[in-house]
Amino acid sequence: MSSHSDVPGELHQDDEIGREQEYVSVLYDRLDGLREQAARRLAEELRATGGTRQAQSQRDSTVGMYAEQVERYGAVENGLCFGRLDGDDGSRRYIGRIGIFDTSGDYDPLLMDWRAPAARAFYLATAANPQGVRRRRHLRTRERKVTGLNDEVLDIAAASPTAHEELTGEASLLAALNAGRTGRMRDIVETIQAEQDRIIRAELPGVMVVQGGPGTGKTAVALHRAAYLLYTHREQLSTRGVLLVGPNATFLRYISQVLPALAETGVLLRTQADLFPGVSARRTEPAVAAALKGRAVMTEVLANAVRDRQWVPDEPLEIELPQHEILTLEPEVVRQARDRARRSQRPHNLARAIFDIEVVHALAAQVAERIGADPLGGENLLSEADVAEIRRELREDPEVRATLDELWPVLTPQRLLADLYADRERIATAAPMLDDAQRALLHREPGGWTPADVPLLDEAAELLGEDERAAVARQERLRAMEREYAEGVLEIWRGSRSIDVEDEAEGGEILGVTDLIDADRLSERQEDAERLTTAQRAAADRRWAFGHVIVDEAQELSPMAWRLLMRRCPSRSMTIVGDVAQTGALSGTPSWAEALAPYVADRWRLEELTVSYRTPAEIMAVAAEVLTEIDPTLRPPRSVRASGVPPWDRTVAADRLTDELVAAATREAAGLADGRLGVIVPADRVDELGKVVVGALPEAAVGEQPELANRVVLLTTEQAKGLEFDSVLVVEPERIVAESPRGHSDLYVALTRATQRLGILRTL
Ligand SMILES: Nc1ncnc2c1ncn2[C@@H]1O[C@H](COP(=O)(O)OP(=O)(O)OP(=O)(O)O)[C@@H](O)[C@H]1O
Repeated sequence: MSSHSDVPGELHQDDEIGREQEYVSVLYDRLDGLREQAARRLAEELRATGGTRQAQSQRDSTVGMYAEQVERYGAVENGLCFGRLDGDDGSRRYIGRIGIFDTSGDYDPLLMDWRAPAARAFYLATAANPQGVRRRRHLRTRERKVTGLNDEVLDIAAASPTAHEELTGEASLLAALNAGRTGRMRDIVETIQAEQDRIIRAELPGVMVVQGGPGTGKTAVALHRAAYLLYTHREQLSTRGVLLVGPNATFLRYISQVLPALAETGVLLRTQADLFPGVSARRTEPAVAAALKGRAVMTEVLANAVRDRQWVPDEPLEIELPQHEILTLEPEVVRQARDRARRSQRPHNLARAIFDIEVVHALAAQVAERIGADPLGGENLLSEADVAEIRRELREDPEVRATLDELWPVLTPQRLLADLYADRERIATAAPMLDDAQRALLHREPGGWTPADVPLLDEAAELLGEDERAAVARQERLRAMEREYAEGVLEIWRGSRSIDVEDEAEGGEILGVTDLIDADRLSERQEDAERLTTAQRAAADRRWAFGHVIVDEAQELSPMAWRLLMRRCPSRSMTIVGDVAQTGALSGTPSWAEALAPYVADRWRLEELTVSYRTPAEIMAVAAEVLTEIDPTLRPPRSVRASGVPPWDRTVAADRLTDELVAAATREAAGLADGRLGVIVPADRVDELGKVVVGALPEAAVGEQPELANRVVLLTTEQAKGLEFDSVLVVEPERIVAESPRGHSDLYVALTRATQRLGILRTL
C-alpha cells in the first residue's frame, strides 16, 4: 500500500510548491517560445508566394503543420504539467500533456508526454509493484500557478491503512470526481487508473470491445485511447485518420473539449446522422420505424428496390427519331439487355453502360435493317462502319436517351430511397418479406432524412456505385471544406497575432497576413485537397477507409449501422465501447457477439471496466434494482466512493406533479455550488414539463440540443445518454419504463447520471 499525504507540514509544503512553481514557470516559458516560433513560421509561410507548383504545394502542407502546432501549444495551456515521478535511482521525471525538450543543452526531456512509455509508471506504479518509483507527485495548477501538491510514497512500510491499493493517486482522483460538473467533459489524464490505462494503451490492430457499467469511464477511456493511438502511431494514423462515433450531437458537444485539451485535434467526431457526406439527418421518426430500418433485412429490401428500377415494359415501346422514323423496342430485347447488365455484377449505375450497349445494338440493327436492306434480298448493304455510326447517333439521340433513362435510370442513393419511401407499390415490390404494418412504417413523403436513413443511404450507395455526379458532388464538398479550412488557418494566425505585433515593434514593417491573402485565395492556392487535414478529407468522402474507428455507446448501433461502420474501417482496427445493459434503441444490440459476428466472427477481444467513478454507492444501489429487472445475472459496477447523501424518492398525486417538480428543481438548483442539475423526464412529457421548469427557472435549458453549460438542463433519457450532472431528478420512472420495450434500460441510464445526488419523483 502507498502512503498518501499532502506533503507533511505546511511550511514544507509551501517550500515545495515554491520549488515546483519555478520548474513549472520554466516549462511555460518554453511553451511560449515554441508557440511563438510556430506562429512566426506560420506567418512567414502564409506570406510567401510564387515558386513552382511543387514549391507551393510543399508550402501549403507546411502551413498546415504550423497551424496545427500553434493550435496544439495553445490547447495545453491548462494543466500543462501535472505530475512528477521520483525514481529509486534519484531520477526525476515531470509528466504533462505534451513532451518538451531542453533544446539549449543535451535535448533532455523537461516534460514527458503522458503517453510516452516512460510515463506509464505514473499510472501503474503501486506500493506492491513500484516499478522503480519511489514517489509519485500530483501537481495542482490554476492557470500558470502551482496551487498544491499531493505525494504518494510507494513504500509498503509507510503505507496508510485507509488507502485503496487498487487506486492510483487516490486523493487526486477523488478530488476530480467530487469537483462540480461544468456541462463539458474533462480529460482524466492526471488520474487515469490502471484498468483504464491497459485499455488506452492496447495495441492498435483488431477489434477491442470495452464493456463497462455506467460511469466506469468508457467515454473517457475511448477519448484518451484516440489521443494515445495518434501519438504512438502518428505516421499511420495521420494519413488514414481516426473516426469517433457518438450517439447524438449533444453528446459530441459534451465531449468536444477533451481531445483538444490533450493537444489532439485530428479526430473526426461524428454521429450516425452525419456519416453520409452531404446529408445531415435531422428529421425525426417513431422509434419503431427507426428500429425496422436498422434491421439487416433492409439490405434485401434495398437490393430489391434497385432491381425494381431496372424496368422491363410489358408492351413494346415506340421511340420516335428525328425524321419521324419510329423504332420499336421489344420487351424481350430489354429483358436480355437487363439480364446481361445484371450478370456483370457491377453496381447499378456502372452496369448501365452495359445495358445501353445492348439496347442501342438492337435499335441500330433495326435501323440498319430498314435503310440497308438489299431490295434484291442479298446481304445488308451497310458496312460495319456505317452501323457503328448509326449506333453513335442513336446513343446521342434525346428520345433514345430518355427511353434508356426510364428503363435503367442512373440514381443517387437519395433518389432511390426517396422514391421508395414515397410509393406504397414500390415498397410492396421491394419488401415482400415484411408485413403490411411494417411496410406502412417505411412509407413517407420526401423532406429530409432521419438518422436511421443514413446507413440505408450508405447501403444504397454501395448498390448503385459511384457515377460521375457523385464524384462531382464530392469535389464540391471538398472545395467547401477547403474554404472552411483556409478560414481556420487565418483564425489560428489571428489568434497568434500578438506575437507578430511584437515583431513589428522590433522594427521591420510586417503586413498582416490577411492584408495579403483572404480565405478565398488561400483555398484556391491549391486545386486538389492535399492541404486539408485528414479528418476533413475523410469527412467529405464516403469511401474513406479510416486507420482506426472508435464507437461510443456502441450498444445503440443497429445491424445496418454496423455495416456502414465496417465499410469505413476495412482494416478492422476498432475500439468499441458501451454497455449492453444500457441499450435503449430498439434495433440496438443486446450482445456484442451477435453484433460483431458477421464481420469478424469471434476474432475480437473483450475488456471490462468494473469500477464506477461517477455514480456513488448510494445511487448505484438504487440503480442495481433496475438492473436486475433487465437481467438478473448482471451486476452493477462497484462504486469508487460513497457520497453520504441517500437518494430521495417521493410519490405525489398526478395533479401535483408540476408543482412538486418545480419545488424540487428549485431546491436542488439552489443547493448546487457550481455544479449542474439534470432533470430527466419521460419523452412524451418533455415539452410540457420543459415549459413548466423554464417558467420557474429561466436558466434551465431544454430542447433538441439543450445547452449543457446551463446550471439546469431538462432532457429525456435518450438525450441524457453518456452525460452526467452533480444532481439528478428522475421524473415519473414508471412512465419512462412504459415508454419503450427497453424501458428498464432507459431508467437504468437515467438513474446513473448523478455524481452526487439523486431524487426520484413518482406519481400515484
Ligand atoms: N480515472 C479517472 N479519473 C478521473 N475521473 C474519471 C476517471 N475515470 C472516469 N472518470 C470520470 O467518471 C465520469 C464517468 O466517465 P465516463 O462518462 O467516461 O463513463 P462511461 O462509462 O462512459 O459512462 P456511461 O456508460 O454512463 O456513459 C466522468 O466524469 C469521468 O471524467
